[in-house]
Amino acid sequence: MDPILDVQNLAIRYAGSPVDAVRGVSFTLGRERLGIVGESGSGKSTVGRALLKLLPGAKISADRIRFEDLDLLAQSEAEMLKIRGRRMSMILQDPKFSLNPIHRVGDQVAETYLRHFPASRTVAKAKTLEMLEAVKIRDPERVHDLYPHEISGGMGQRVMIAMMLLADPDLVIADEPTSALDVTVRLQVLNILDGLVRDRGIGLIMISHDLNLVRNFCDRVLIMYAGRVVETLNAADMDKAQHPYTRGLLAAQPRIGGGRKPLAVLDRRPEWKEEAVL
Ligand SMILES: Nc1ncnc2c1ncn2[C@@H]1O[C@H](COP(=O)(O)OP(=O)(O)OP(=O)(O)O)[C@@H](O)[C@H]1O
Repeated sequence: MDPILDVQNLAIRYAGSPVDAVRGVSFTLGRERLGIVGESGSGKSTVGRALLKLLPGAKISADRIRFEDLDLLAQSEAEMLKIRGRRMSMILQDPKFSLNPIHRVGDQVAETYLRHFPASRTVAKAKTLEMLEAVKIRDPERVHDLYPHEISGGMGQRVMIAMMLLADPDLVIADEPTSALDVTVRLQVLNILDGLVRDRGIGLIMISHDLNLVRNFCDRVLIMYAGRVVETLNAADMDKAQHPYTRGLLAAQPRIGGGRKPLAVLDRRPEWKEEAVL
């Protein structure tokens, strides 16, 4: 089957910066869960945003960024407006910043639906309630009428997922979607995302600094360091990692029952910025 997304040799440079924040990034994505992991500043979010062309002023270049039948590099901003939220969506870390505080939660979800489909308000509301139920919100009618400050972080993240689901996208980019949530709620949200990949056959890119989370949740993992992909691994083969940076990340992960030895300190070498092991 053709991949949903095919990225070859992606480079991104922020306006006014003398160096590329990201370079030489290549990967494909099928109907699977792909993790992008790396420490703060490694370029994970920059890659995610570049795919949606949400980096005003930055220079994005690549040999290829193909999303289904589209050459994303060639799409104008007007075309991207039709693609974003409809065919590819992004879920961000904290729903508080994505939901408008002065509108009811349900109205905001319905508004997203109306932006993409010609429908009456009644149909949009019915769709909204259906989607709130699909993300396992128990009392959708009640939640529909709440304001963002009246819902918890976990509930907010489900609302964001419901909002994204309405348009039935093929690609979802989730940027640290659970890092603002506590452990139990995090698992519930991950389960919902997992169900979406399975039931709807979407491709999911999960951006995270948490290697343990990504290795347990994703099918494949790209490890980024200083703007480059240093290694790509099947999540199940993580222990076979070759690159010293990945091995260092693995050694620095705390483990339950792992004894009381101090955690390894992560080694970083300038030459890793130059090479890329794919
Ligand atoms: N708006 C911007 N203007 C200039 N440089 C930026 C901008 N945003 C990010 N950068 C730089 O690009 C590099 C990659 O940042 P990015 O936010 O993609 O990393 P990240 O791996 O997602 O980190 P984090 O986990 O902290 O979000 C960093 O060196 C950062 O300083």
